[in-house]
Amino acid sequence: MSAKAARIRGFAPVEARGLSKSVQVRKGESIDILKEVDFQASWGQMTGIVGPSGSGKSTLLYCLAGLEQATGGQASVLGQPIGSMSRTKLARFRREHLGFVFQAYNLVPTLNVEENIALPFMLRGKKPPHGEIIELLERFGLGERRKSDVGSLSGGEQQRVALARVLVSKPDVVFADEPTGALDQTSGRIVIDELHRVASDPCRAVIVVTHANEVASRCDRVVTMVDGRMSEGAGVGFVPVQGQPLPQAQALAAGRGGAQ
Ligand SMILES: Nc1ncnc2c1ncn2[C@@H]1O[C@H](COP(=O)(O)OP(=O)(O)OP(=O)(O)O)[C@@H](O)[C@H]1O
Repeated sequence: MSAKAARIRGFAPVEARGLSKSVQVRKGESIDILKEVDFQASWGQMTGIVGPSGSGKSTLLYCLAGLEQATGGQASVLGQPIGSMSRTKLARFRREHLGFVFQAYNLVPTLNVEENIALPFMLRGKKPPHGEIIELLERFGLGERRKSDVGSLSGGEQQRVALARVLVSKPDVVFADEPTGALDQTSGRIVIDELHRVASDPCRAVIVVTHANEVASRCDRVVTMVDGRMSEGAGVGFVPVQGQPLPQAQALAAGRGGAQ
């Protein structure tokens, strides 16, 4: 089902009900990383997931994107139960609908910038959309670096290439795990502007895990994880990012409007 059809039929882009994940750390001993998390993203919005280190943000994101298996509850993307798809169906579904921006850039060091971005198409035996790749690179301030080895780029430039590689496939839902974690201000702004641009499409959605106030403040809605749970009043309470509440969250808590 296309994103447009899913939207028309009333499905959320991403939804989780009672999502839990336990891992066995020693024989007879397991820890609960996610504890019955309910979550819903909205079409045309960038949803931020914030919270203290170790609270389960990345694990939640990975389970929502079908990169990790939850051990309880259910996650669905475009109305499809992502946790119970066969490996083949999941791989196809992710390829057709989802994009994931990892903290580590995961670029192929032996390929240049343009080749890295074209790689997903090459692997599928499809012709890469050269015009779009060049347009993306220009917008990302990398027009001059098209033919450069990715190893010669700064971390910020590499993250922009990684984002371009995700976006060139036009995924319906983009998941991003700390996409500005180690970036300089310029790269961070480009990355966030681009994610924002994706989320401004009413048939797409972005979910971003972040510690950065600058990122959280650009989100349409922010939810908070604390100790494996979605904290009380998620999205309307104070957000413990570097101890500072977000203006948007304060406004919502005070009933002064804002995106829900
Ligand atoms: N496979 C695993 N085995 C054991 N513990 C794990 C596993 N995966 C995650 N954890 C633990 O679960 C907790 C949540 O991890 P997660 O990476 O989701 O947190 P986070 O909120 O994203 O943290 P950070 O902000 O530091 O990236 C952490 O204490 C982590 O060590």
